[in-house]
Amino acid sequence: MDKKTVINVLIDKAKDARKNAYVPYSKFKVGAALMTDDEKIYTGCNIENAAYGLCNCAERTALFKAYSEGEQKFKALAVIADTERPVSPCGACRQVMVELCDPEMPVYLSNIKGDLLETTVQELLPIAFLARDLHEK
Ligand SMILES: O=c1ccn([C@H]2C[C@H](O)[C@@H](CO)O2)c(=O)[nH]1
Ligand SMILES: [Zn+2]
Repeated sequence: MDKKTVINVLIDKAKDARKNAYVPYSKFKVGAALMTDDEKIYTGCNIENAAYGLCNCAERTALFKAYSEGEQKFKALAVIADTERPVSPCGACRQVMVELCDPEMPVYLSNIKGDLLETTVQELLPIAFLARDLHEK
């Protein structure tokens, strides 16, 4: 699949997944779609909770779904919401991306009106705290 197709397919899937968002508190629906190296797609939406701190973002839902199914190699992630600028992932999701994805993996940020911002995991979280920092002196 060429890059343009990957982007279009992922944004379409993210848009579909966004419909499943459970957002009684923020009313802010987000969808995500993650493609594995062998081009399988895992989607996610945000799922909130009356205990607000338990809210899970769309990006982490997709990443955790995929990883829990045994996937470890990811090609790209797309995220969509009804925002003025392309939706920007929160810090928690950026840290999870750094842990589970290649630093160079493309992340496509979009919105319902069709804007697209192409970035990467390392651009989203430079100078990240990494597993190796736990051990290196
Ligand atoms: O990139 C983002 C930004 C926010 N949210 C969710 C978290 C919460 O449910 C709601 C408002 O912050 O949107 C996501 O899922 N992804
Ligand atoms: Zn998040």
